[in-house]
Amino acid sequence: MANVIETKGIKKIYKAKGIETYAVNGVDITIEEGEFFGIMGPSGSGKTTLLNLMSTIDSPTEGQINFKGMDLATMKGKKLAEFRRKNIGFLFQDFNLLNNLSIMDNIALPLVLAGVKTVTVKKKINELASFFGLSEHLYKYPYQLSGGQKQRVAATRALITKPAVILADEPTGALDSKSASELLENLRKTNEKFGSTIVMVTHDAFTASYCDRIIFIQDGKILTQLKKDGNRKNLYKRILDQLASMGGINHECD
Ligand SMILES: Nc1ncnc2c1ncn2[C@@H]1O[C@H](COP(=O)(O)OP(=O)(O)OP(=O)(O)O)[C@@H](O)[C@H]1O
Repeated sequence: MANVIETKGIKKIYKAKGIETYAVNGVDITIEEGEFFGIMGPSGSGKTTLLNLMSTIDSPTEGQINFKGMDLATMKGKKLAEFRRKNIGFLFQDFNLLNNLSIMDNIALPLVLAGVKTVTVKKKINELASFFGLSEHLYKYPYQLSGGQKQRVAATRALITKPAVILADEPTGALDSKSASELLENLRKTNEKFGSTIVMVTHDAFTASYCDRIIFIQDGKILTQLKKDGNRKNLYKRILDQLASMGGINHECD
């Protein structure tokens, strides 16, 4: 499998009032095409900063990030924005849907921005909406949907351009456990059916148990990693053990 994201010795140092914070402190990661990759760690350990560096939203103070073999530091401004639009789909805890647009128009947005023809847009949306169980909701507005449905809309929008990577920051954070399971099942199926690479930050062991591989970070450094070996429940238990050894809190098992 080809590497999609490769980080080499990346650091992100924030400076405020003479104090330096090493939010990310020397991280080397290689994420392969088609991986469902998780990032876990305590609050303030650098998870979001690391995701923002991979997503080109932020740039490292030191080190190199290659995305599909391209050094991100060589791209700036419009070129970088276009690269991001073509290659990365985003999924956030709070859905980030536009309330005054229908579900259809929310999902269409990345395709419209890319100049795709209306007929093609509709065809693509109908296919993916059916996959995510959203066909009957396309002409509704976000306020008419539940949190779980809204997050499935956000996932459909993130996937509609077939990006190289989906970056998800706490995608189940605002969902009840049933909606969280539904979303994760959908992400898992997307990963298996379309070979989508997914990088997901989460503090939740159940959510992380859907990943193929999880890194645990502490103080901006990789402490260890776990790989799926057997079924999801087995991984879930190993994640809980790892969190416990890091002083974490146990979460409910399904
Ligand atoms: N813009 C910033 N300026 C200064 N310090 C920052 C900035 N962003 C993050 N930090 C600091 O960097 C460290 C890592 O933050 P980050 O948000 O990446 O952690 P996290 O693991 O995602 O935390 P959480 O789980 O609470 O969201 C923290 O100490 C945080 O206070």
